Amino acid sequence: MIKLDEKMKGLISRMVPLGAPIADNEDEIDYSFAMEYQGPPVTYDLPRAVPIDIKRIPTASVVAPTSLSDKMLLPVVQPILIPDSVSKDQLKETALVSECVVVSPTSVIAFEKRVRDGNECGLSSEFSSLGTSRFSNGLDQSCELSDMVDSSGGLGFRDGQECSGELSHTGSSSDRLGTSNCKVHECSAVLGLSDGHECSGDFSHIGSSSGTLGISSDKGQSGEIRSSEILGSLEDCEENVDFLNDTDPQDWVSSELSSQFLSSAESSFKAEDSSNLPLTRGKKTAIVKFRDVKSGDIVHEDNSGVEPETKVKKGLCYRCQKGNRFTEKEVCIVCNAKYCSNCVLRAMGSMPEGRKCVTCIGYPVDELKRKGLGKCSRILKRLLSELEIRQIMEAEKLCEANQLQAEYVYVNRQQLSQDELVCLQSCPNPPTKLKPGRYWYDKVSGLWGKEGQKPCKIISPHLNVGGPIMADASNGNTLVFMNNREITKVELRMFQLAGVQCAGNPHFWVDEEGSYQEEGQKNIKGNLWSKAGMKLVCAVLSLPIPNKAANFSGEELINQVNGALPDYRKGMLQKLLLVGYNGSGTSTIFKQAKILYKSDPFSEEECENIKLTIQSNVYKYLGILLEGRERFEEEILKEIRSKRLLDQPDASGICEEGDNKTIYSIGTRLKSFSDWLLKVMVSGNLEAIFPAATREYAPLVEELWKDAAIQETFNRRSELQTLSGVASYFLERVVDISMADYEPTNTDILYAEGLTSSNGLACMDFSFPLSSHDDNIDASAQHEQYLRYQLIRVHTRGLGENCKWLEMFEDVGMTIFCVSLSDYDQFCDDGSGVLINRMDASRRFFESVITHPVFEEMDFLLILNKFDLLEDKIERVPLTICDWFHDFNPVASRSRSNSDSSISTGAPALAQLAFHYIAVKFKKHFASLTGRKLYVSMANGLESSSVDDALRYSREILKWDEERANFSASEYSIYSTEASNSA
Ligand SMILES: Nc1nc2c(ncn2[C@@H]2O[C@H](COP(=O)(O)OP(=O)(O)OP(=O)(O)O)[C@@H](O)[C@H]2O)c(=O)[nH]1
Ligand SMILES: [Ca+2]
Repeated sequence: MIKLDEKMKGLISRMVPLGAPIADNEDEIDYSFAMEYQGPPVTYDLPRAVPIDIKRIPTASVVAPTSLSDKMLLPVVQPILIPDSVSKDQLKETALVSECVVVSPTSVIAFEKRVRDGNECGLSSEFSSLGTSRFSNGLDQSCELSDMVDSSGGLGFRDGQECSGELSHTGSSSDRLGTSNCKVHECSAVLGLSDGHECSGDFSHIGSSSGTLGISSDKGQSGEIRSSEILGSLEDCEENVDFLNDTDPQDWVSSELSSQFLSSAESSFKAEDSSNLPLTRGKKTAIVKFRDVKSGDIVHEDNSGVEPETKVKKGLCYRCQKGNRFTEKEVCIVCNAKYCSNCVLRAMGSMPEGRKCVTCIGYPVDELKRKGLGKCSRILKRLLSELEIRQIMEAEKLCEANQLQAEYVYVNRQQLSQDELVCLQSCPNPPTKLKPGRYWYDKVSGLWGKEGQKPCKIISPHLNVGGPIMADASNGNTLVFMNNREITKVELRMFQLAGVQCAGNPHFWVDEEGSYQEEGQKNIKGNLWSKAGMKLVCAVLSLPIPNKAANFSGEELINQVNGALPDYRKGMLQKLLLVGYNGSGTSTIFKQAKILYKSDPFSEEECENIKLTIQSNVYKYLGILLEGRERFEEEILKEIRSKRLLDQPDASGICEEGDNKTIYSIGTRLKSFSDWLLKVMVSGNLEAIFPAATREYAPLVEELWKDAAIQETFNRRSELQTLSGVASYFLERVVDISMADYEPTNTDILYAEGLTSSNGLACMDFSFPLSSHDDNIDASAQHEQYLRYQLIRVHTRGLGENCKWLEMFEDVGMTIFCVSLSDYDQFCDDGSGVLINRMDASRRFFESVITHPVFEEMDFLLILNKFDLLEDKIERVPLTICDWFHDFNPVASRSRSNSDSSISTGAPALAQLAFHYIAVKFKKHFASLTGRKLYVSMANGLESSSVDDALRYSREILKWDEERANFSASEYSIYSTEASNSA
């Protein structure tokens, strides 16, 4: 047998009250330091080991060497370094210090604990696996757990060899005490073979007079012994079974030991305070839960504001003390301790409750981190397999210790009881992602929201939770009431957009179905949720609608996608707001997005409406042509007349035969059709008559289009101011389009004008499909295809004066602002009859959006659209025609960029230079007004790939943003919990 070393002696001396007296001359002990007790009978209960049934011990088989790939991560157990300042005496005192290792308590050997009652914990439980584990740190510290129980029934290490192995298993329990060294370890090595779940409980028993040995394990983890090699040692077990069998079941730990344990625990806390041992955790989370025997209450240090006790320098790994703030780190969801990728698995073990230091297992999560529960980080993705990640994330979300506690939830200003919380969470339609906080609940309609805020969900009605609703629950100031609550501005807006009469400060009663009536009136006025456009309005205003009504286009896809989504991604929706000055191309981009990202972009009903719109548009274009034809004809006739007056007989453009016939003349049949059409257009009834009349007039349309005079007019279309750019696209297909069986193609829809809804709102949910760029993506990147986005397009007129309705969009993640590059030489009415440059008008609108108070923190992506038109135009019309662009100097920039450019493919095109110039103009302007960075993307709204690129860019920005936020928030929160509260 191996000679006991200094450390072991230290251990033994601490164990005296339990085991046999130690021989007088300690030096003579060669082995077997725990001996049968032969002293006088003791008055207190002795701890007992309950026999185990050897047949029921499952053993882990030897891991086949081939299955251990090189990549597999084995936990490396590193000895704790002792600072030079620690003297040898101290060393003795703090025996074992150098061997204390911190490993997952669960990944190596797992026991299943069977707690019989509050005071006892037997060892009789099945050993899930038992054996020698070998840690791959080269030291080959072996551990034989069975050796820890001596035949005497006392405790001891029968075989003193490499006891560090045993200790390693207790890393959790000892670390829980917030110290990585000294005596606590000795005891806990023996006492606290604890697990992740009930550890605090075990300690509390130890604290109580009848102390119990807590050998426990991590539920459900026994099968998953990652990273350690288990060598079954059944024989070892058998050796020990005898004594286990003939030991009287008795408590294992005496009260004396308990008290000693406690006092050593205390002293070790003190030791930690003063000393600066390298492995001190640097956190107060040492939160030991001691159960107060009398009250049964859990007494523990408050971990709500966990702050590092020993301040770990910002950016350093809490374990190895290396790295800097840019080193990627994983954060403990309880205490905020951060570990680098080298240490995280050692510090967190097999993570039975998710990302917690092994010492934090069993403790409630830091509520600030609740929303991140179940969301895997990149660092873990790199270290663990997908299956492991899934299990860990699942546990992180679902394990009991991480669940919300009732006393933190208030509903209608009343603290919830556990029963109420259960009632709330188990109802058919519970609040999503309930967090600690104060909520209001309208039991009649089921509306649910945070105190002082608009509703965020409709949950099951009539639940018996919380108090009665307060009028000021949502802090509304509209004088309009709904079920005794004054509604918010956004809700009022919703009512207005849905056409509900809100004049005279009405008080509505709205039931769970959405039926509403005014107070004091008998009849039901209608149903809120079945009103046309309501779903869209609610989606856009981020107001809840009942689940069953939520099937507007897009929702199906979401559900579809949700089915394929990993749980933790469900329900996350990033909103993108798309705005721009009139005609900048926002609806084109919106349609493009629909076509790009939806398998079925337009419903049958939508297609029918689109068809009608296109058909009446085409008549409008025809009308404009006919108008132009008349004008051109008149011009020529005038010319002829004046030439005749001057007696010039062969004036051009006059056909030989007839007097008044020009190339712009049409026959009488077409003339009467033309007259009628123009009359209808002037009267403004075009929409009313068409496309009902389409079928009837289709043959005439064909005749008209083929007529030479019309074709002549069409050739001069650039002179027709009111004819839009896309008119020729449709006019060239006018014959097909005017047919009754015409079905618009996606391109038709894309080019079609006037498809926006009456309130100027459009909204779609989507996710970015994997693109061809994403060829070499790993599994984690594949998840991104399930991230959900919502694109909301609002027309400028939907924003009201001074963009007052922008505040409805406070929860969007990013605003995409669209500017037409071809606007620089165009003019428009500034609203008061004054003509202004359209680029200036666009810029003014841009200013009012970016400076809106609700967008203070908003990311902006500027899409400079219609690049194709800029290319067309810039050679003809100088950019400097727009005052704002007066200093555009393409020659200078061209030569400069040439000399800089490593690619000598010639000068960048003028349009390219203009784009860069305009982008910089906007960026500078943005920075001067907001102090932030503007992202810019170029686009051609009519080209799908270009819109795809721009929108994917917005996704990238959001992603960076999120990562940045995570990073800085976690860096920050170690030092200031308050600050992160308000963030
Ligand atoms: N050539 C070209 N035309 C575009 C581009 N983007 C949009 N258009 C056209 O420009 C016109 C205006 O685009 P819309 O998408 O309707 O613009 P909008 O922002 O919705 O305009 P409003 O509804 O007036 O606010 C349409 O005829 C589009 O077809 C583009 O990149 N290039
Ligand atoms: Ca942001």
